[in-house]
Amino acid sequence: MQLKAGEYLMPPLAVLDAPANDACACDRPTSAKLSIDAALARAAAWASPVTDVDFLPLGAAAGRFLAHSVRARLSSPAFDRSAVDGYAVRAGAGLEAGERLPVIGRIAAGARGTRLREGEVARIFTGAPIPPGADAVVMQEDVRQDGNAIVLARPVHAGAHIRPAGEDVALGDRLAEGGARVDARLIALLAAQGIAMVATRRRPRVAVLSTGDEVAEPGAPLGPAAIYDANRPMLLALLEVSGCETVDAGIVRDDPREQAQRLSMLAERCDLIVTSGGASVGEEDYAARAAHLAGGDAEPLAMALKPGKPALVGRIGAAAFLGLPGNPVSALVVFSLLGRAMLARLAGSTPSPPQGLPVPLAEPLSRKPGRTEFVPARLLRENGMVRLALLSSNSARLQPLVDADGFAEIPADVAHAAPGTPAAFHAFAGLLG
Ligand SMILES: Nc1nc2c(c(=O)[nH]1)N[C@H]1C(S)=C(S)[C@@H](COP(=O)(O)OP(=O)(O)OC[C@H]3O[C@@H](n4cnc5c(N)ncnc54)[C@H](O)[C@@H]3O)O[C@H]1N2
Ligand code: MOO
Repeated sequence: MQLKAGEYLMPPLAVLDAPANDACACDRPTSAKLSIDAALARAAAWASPVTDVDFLPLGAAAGRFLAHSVRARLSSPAFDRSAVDGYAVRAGAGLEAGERLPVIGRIAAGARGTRLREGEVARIFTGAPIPPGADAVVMQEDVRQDGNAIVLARPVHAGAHIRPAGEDVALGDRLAEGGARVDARLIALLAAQGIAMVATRRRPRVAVLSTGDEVAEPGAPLGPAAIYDANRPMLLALLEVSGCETVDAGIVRDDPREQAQRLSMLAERCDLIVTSGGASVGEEDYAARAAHLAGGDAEPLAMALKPGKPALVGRIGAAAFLGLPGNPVSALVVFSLLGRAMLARLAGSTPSPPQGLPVPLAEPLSRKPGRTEFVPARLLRENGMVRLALLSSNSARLQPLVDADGFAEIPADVAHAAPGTPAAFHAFAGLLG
């Protein structure tokens, strides 16, 4: 497929139905190149929602997921209030510029005013309740002081500068669904309702295990032909910010029995086990065998994805299992897709593919089609325009990831795209974390 400027590179918006949690070996897909949406659904099917509930003070609930939907117990605001510093007036059918109106009272935020009669006004401050008899507020910038009265500089209409009771939420409104992530916005909304404690799901307990004879612990001496473990620290950090309780399961050698033993132990106390390495087809790739030896299931997913073609999803005992490819960028991409889908399911919400935002490409694109590709990309800001520059990268290189602002997602069927073609951009940094 050849795209021109103005044509879209965005994948269609898709929400995956929460798959029935009855995945078994008999309904495994056999296709060698699975679509990303199909792979997400397969992955999610192996995970079960965490049902334990922690009842927490609101401040301790950040990063958790709501156990149930929450309804408004108050209309908010609970009373009509002023949006500005000024004067509460009775506008009725409207007041003309030049009208002179006596000031009969003063209402600060937290105080209550007395009833206004026709032609009277009260000094009022932002957030203070509108007194009975008033139906508008005039900004202080729109009046002239004249002794103990004001003179209107502009006409005034009923309703001006009033935040009416219930304009944010009405009593009984649904504030958030069960499974919603508790972030700063939701904390503010719940706090504004006077809610001090909230029912959240227990944080999913997720173990991260690195595999490979060549993989060494950062800080330890590095032998010949060895590499330091980059995947486990990366995944532990990702899981922490995703609201999980993490279990650092260390590094295990390329020995299927040793790996199986470690997996069995972890399965007893975790909701999800994430391994990296050994997910591919070589005879030194043991992740699937180890999962089977541990009495579990490991379904290989050959995805139409670059990087991150090989991955395993399954279950060991009561724990869901995700076997990531060893190359760090592949591990990151596969975790961002399949791992995220599994975490969504553990949190009791419906998994959906990550949604990128369209940003025009800075340069022409030419590549071999066939796999959806996630390419580290930088946002360039020039002449008030934002463009996306794709960085030279491969599945083993970490520096381009750190130099990038996010991933550009190139759909599987695209071979060429002209500069200016919008591509789906997935930012690494979210405003609210
Ligand atoms: N004949 C084929 N070979 C490979 C294929 C294929 O389809 N046919 N796929 C390639 C792709 S794509 C990937 S991705 C890798 C995936 O391999 P594995 O998941 O089996 O992972 P390993 O072989 O164990 O490791 C790959 C690479 O990553 C390094 N690694 C491993 N663990 C870590 C870690 N914790 N931190 C940093 N780096 C790590 C490892 O040393 C290897 O260099 O397979 C291709 N081969
Ligand atoms: O897909 Mo591999 O994950 O290309 O390096």
